[in-house]
Amino acid sequence: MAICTVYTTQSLNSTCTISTPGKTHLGFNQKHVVFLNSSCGKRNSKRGSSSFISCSSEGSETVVIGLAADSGCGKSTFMRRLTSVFGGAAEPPKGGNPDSNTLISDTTTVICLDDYHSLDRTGRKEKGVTALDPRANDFDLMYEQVKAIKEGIPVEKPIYNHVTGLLDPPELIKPPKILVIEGLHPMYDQRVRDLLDFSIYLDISNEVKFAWKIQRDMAERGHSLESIKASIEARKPDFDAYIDPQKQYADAVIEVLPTQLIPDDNEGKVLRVRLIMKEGVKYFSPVYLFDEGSTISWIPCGRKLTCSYPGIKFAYAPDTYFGHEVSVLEMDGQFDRLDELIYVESHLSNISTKFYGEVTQQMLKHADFPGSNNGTGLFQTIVGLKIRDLYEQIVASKAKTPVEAKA
Ligand SMILES: Nc1ncnc2c1ncn2[C@@H]1O[C@H](COP(=O)(O)OP(=O)(O)OP(=O)(O)O)[C@@H](O)[C@H]1O
Ligand SMILES: O=C(CO)[C@H](O)[C@H](O)COP(=O)(O)O
Repeated sequence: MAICTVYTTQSLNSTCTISTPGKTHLGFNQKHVVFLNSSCGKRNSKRGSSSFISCSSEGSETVVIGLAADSGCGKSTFMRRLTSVFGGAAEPPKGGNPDSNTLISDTTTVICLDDYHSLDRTGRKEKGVTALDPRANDFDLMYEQVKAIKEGIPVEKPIYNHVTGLLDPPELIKPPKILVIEGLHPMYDQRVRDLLDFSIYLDISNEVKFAWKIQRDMAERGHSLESIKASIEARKPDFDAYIDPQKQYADAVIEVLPTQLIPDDNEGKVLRVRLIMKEGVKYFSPVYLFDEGSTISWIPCGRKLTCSYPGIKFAYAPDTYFGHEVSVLEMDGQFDRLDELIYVESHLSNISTKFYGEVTQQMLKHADFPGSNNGTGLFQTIVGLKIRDLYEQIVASKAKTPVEAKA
């Protein structure tokens, strides 16, 4: 009886079987495994030549999600909602750089693409480029490292230190179940884009971006109104050239606009939020209101939903977006009582909840997060649930369909 050592490039916890007809079929779940087989040939006795071994890599290949938005547009808030859907808290790597931008939870690792700035703050100043300019970012390294993580290989990722403006020594990133790459350019480079299992763009209109910046940078960071205006203006050409065009590639876009319920509103407090969902995306079925594919306008205010001025209006319709067929769900206005959201939730379908009222429960749990009383919080929560569903479907499909171990 021969003893064969089988090496596969699959990660630990892959489930592998020998599938050549006539040979003993064995299941194993280790990267390197020794097994007994009366007829194992040369091909399986040296590293990498495992052509007759098939492995289903349940839980072993990382699902990669991209989240793009300009700075100050709600990425961190969205990430907190997403991580919460999977349970457990997200924290910076233990014992690592206190200025790390990474957040790790049981299921997810969120890395910030600012870490791929190739020019530090001084370098950008000297060259006269902004952080939004592709020349200030290392897309080759971004691609190589995201690809490696997706394949189950740990990487030493650089850290951009927002406190000092310098590039710090790298940190180790181990492959998680779900990797979220968030930042300015997750969909800019086609190679990186092709690695994404799902992508989201937060499209915050200029008026709203300005209102949020004022709220945060004036109230919390002591910046003047003039300096906030100047910073938005200075970023705008590069934002238009390099960041905004990425929305055409997104599977879901959350568009945030001033309300249409108050004529000429420019306060940016009441919001009209549109969830634009691409049709035909694998493992993703768009949410709908009442009747899939119909055009609906719904004012739910009345006996079941308390609405003060200016009220709440929902809309749902098919549309096209950059030449793609999409479904658009829209909410204008804000909730007075968050617990009454259950009434709205019960009229939405395909929301990928695991139990009745899960959206409402998530929203109530994070009632203190920005946007919890309007469509930003609602749609971020729903997209979080859709990502959980997508992840579970990908895992299930891999468990069902064995893939041949790579040489
Ligand atoms: N849905 C929302 N409704 C109202 N304000 C919001 C919302 N989302 C974010 N904000 C405002 O924008 C600020 C920035 O949000 P957040 O930190 O989530 O954005 P970010 O994109 O991660 O920012 P940065 O890239 O600068 O770290 C918040 O402090 C808040 O003032
Ligand atoms: O657009 C940004 C992404 O968050 C930042 O402006 C960029 O990362 C540069 O950071 P800093 O201003 O801290 O040097």
